[in-house]
Amino acid sequence: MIKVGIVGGTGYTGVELLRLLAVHPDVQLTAITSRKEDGLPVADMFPSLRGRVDLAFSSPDKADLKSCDVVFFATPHGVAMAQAPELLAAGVKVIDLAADFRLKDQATFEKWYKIDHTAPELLEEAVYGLAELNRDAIKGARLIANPGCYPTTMQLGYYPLLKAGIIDAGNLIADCKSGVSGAGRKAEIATLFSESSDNFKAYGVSGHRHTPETTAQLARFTDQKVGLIFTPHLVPMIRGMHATLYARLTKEIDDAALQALFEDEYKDSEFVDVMPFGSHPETRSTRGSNVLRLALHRPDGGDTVVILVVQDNLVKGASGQAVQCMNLMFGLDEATGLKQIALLP
Ligand SMILES: NC(=O)C1=CN([C@@H]2O[C@H](COP(=O)(O)OP(=O)(O)OC[C@H]3O[C@@H](n4cnc5c(N)ncnc54)[C@H](OP(=O)(O)O)[C@@H]3O)[C@@H](O)[C@H]2O)C=CC1
Ligand SMILES: CC(=O)N[C@@H](CCC(=O)OP(=O)(O)O)C(=O)O
Repeated sequence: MIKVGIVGGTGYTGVELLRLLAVHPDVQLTAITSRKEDGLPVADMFPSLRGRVDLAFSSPDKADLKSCDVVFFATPHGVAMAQAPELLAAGVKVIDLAADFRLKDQATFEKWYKIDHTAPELLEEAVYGLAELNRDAIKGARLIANPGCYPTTMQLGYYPLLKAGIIDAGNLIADCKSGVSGAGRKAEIATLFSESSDNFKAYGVSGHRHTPETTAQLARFTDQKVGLIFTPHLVPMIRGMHATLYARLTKEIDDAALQALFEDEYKDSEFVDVMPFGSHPETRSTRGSNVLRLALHRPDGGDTVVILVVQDNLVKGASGQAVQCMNLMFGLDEATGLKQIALLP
């Protein structure tokens, strides 16, 4: 059994990790932290876990994280970087759901996250946890930087086109929408029911920290300079993310060949579903599941490809793909414990 610790068990990605790991056949939950709920049985806070998780939260300073095989950080940016060096030195693997190790360039991290990096020596070693594009490196990793939710949709949507060298990488446009749980469980005016329900708005249009994360990763797959306009929106639903990605073709290719490009690329990726050409994937087809679905369009047969991508921000966009990484790091089948079908309706 893999002994697992979770730092930040009371937040949305934390409780999603608990939902997945409580029924994972190879996992023993060992420590779950909360600064505010020290001593409270986890199932008292989350009755959904009654009979499944019998641990209590413990404060991060009391939790015995060093006896774990792997520790997930489901915490705000800046927490994992403070504790990862000590855990790694003790032989514990670390999977950070925040952005502490996603950007290789320290100055870029500090510019976007407005905090000093306290473990820059680990930036080079950290492996970006997008299994579909980084599977082999993840298998041998000690430290995983789990991708952001929006960057997951943008990378898996653009990757086959970039790799094939058939689009203008300098003019990518991504119009993305997230459910409110993407903002986390902390109290914020923008996520109040009376502010976010029956409402629709863009945010971060002049610059969002997921742009540098996405462009840095996409640049690995093309010789062109990557240029991305990314516009996130908040939509009045709890879970779910929808990305509408645009790219201009620079080479002749017919629809069947475009479709084949994606189907070939993801044929061994259980969690990427390439739908028939011209489909309209819905967020609810991914709710609670680790599957990301995408579909290709070519309006009026012109030279613009539109890629529609949907996922559950808390599963494939966060906790599900973190578990996918854990499976790979411990030599398990990548899909172990992650076969849930989306909840409908
Ligand atoms: N929500 C989403 O869809 C996605 C989130 N992420 C990333 O995952 C991380 C967690 O997000 P999310 O679950 O939404 O956040 P939440 O705000 O819902 O939860 C944060 C958790 O961290 C704990 N925490 C806060 N500060 C500290 C600290 N200084 N030390 C230890 N624990 C702390 C909190 O518990 P307590 O205060 O009780 O200690 C809480 O359990 C974030 O970095 C986020 O950017 C990534 C992709 C998608
Ligand atoms: C709806 C909403 O607010 N979403 C968050 C992104 C989700 C996320 O947590 O991403 P990171 O891990 O990179 O912080 C945002 O735009 O800031």
